[in-house]
Amino acid sequence: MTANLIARDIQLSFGGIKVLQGPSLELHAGEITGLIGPNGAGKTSLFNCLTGAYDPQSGSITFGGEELRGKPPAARAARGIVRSFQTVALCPDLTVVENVMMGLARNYHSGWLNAFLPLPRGRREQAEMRAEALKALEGFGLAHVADEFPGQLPPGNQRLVEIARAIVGKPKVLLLDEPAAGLNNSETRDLAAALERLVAPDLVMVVVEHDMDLVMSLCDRIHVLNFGQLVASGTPEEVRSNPEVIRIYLGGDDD
Ligand SMILES: Nc1ncnc2c1ncn2[C@@H]1O[C@H](COP(=O)(O)OP(=O)(O)OP(=O)(O)O)[C@@H](O)[C@H]1O
Repeated sequence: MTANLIARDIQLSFGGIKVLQGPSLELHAGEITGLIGPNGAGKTSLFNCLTGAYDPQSGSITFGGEELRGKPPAARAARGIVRSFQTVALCPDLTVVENVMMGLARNYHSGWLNAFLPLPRGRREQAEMRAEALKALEGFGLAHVADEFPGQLPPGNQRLVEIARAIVGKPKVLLLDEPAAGLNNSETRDLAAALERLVAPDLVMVVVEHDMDLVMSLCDRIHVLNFGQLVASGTPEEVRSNPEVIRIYLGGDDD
């Protein structure tokens, strides 16, 4: 069964600052959706509302028809809503593969921590989790650095490891915040290919990204935010030729 993630009339303020002023958007399963807009437009804040890190003052957020507002971040994560962050956030004292294994926490009965305990079930689960994590790393051409520590990898590879951790648990909603930041051209191509392979009828994938070439080539549909408001939605071609978008964003200084 496919489930869409739908945000309606989201109002979010901090003190007197209106960060989100009523955007409504449908994020469809089976597609890659781009969320673009100038710096400070509210893209990350909208992600934070979807994951539960921020609680908007009003509006609704439903996933598969279920209202998520009022549900804490852990409850949303348990429903398969997963995100990556603008800045890489890997555990420096765990190996690359162990970092990716953390993304499997919700999939294993005895949990990620138990997998590291010297119990028969823990050992069995650890082997299974390691195999799954290695497969996810393989998707980014990184299986050969599985037993290194994040600090030993170039920044671009660290970011790909973080994305491998986000996808390894087979999320239902994958929110990627500037996944190509810091990647070189070849890493960006690997990333795009890996994301395209992930497209599935039951996965909502949303990418916040400033790399317009990547957004335009990767996404099926794009939403444009400016000053917390939705100013355009459509296919890459529609958005690219939208005069308002050209005025506020593509023709601006942000890229
Ligand atoms: N916790 C917070 N407290 C106060 N202001 C905040 C908070 N979180 C976000 N903001 C403000 O909300 C506005 C939107 O920020 P946000 O990070 O969502 O924009 P963005 O579109 O993701 O920008 P960028 O492309 O630069 O990452 C900014 O003015 C920011 O300072």
